[in-house]
Amino acid sequence: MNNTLHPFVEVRRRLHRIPELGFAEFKTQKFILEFLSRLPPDRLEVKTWRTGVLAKVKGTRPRRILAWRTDIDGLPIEEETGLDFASEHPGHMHACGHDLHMAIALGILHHFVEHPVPDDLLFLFQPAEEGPGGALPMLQSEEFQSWKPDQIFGLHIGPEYPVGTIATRPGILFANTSELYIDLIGVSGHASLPHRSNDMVIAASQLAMQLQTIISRNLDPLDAAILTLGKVTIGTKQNIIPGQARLEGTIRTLSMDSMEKIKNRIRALVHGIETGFACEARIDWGANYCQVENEESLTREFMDWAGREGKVQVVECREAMAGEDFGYFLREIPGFMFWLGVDSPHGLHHPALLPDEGAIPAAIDLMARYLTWKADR
Ligand SMILES: CC(=O)N[C@@H](CCC[C@H](N)C(=O)O)C(=O)O
Repeated sequence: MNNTLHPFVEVRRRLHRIPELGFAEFKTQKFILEFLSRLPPDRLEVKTWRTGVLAKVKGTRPRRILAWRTDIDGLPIEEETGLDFASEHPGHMHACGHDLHMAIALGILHHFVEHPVPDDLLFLFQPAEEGPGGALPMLQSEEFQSWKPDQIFGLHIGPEYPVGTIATRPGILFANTSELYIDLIGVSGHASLPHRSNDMVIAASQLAMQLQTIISRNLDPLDAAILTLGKVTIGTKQNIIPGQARLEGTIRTLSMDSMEKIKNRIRALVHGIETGFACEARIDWGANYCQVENEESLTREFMDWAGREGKVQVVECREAMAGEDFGYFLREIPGFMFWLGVDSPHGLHHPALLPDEGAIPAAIDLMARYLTWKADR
């Protein structure tokens, strides 16, 4: 039996051990730079931007630049996979597949350093996809603008699809997102003196319930949207009336218009809580990502090409309500993103996410063939 690991599965495992949060990807950046420094330098130009990396594989007759983007950050999740290459950073995990994304990007890059094509190929190792969002500032950076690509592509692992499947669609693939942070400030006091306090448990509970009426009562039912409160923080002890509450959540929509409608309703409801409970309220929208809008003709062309090649199963999927700051690149540069089947029993952001690593060589092979075909046309 051959126990040798595929080299980019090995790369994935090494990256899996060192997940880091957005804009703190110092070890990850060092790993990528060390990998690149071992490649023949004549075809490669490398720049860093904050904790990210931009690497250009020079083409043989460059007419244009084609870009491949990977995100590089991990999540604040305590890993529960039990893998022997599990995270060495307590409380942090690559639970959204960015370790696979990076290994695949390095594998594609490695292929083209050895087999250059006419076009220049730009590889973007983008920090902070999970927050606060690295795509927009990277896009606006001088480092990126001086190598601004003509077309851009990327993938995201899809736990629910089998290995050997890719899924995408022309048009919207990922939703618009906005984070949501609401602080309510009342007056704390002794549990026995409610009349001398201003209890934010009651105000926050009312607000949490009212917020859930926005999607069900104010939006067109055919216009998909989500408002999730993932964290509510109130109080310190059972016999103290808390004077502060914080509600944290996220909003997802398939149009900018419904995002604006939801935000306006949140403003109105929060204002109502302020008046009704005589408290102070502050809203912070945090990081906002625009929808991932796949360019119609390039996406169709890719799906048709992949279908004709016959090495993968191509699925035309529905939109996802997840967010991806890759949308900022696609707002300016034509391209697409697709889901790569990794057949995990647990989904994205789950502490036991277990992607099938067979997807790594399959994706490298797919994109090496696609970009070779593309760069020659
Ligand atoms: C693919 C994925 O899971 N993406 C994240 C990124 C969105 C983060 C954003 N800052 C937010 O929480 O609103 C997701 O949660 O969809």
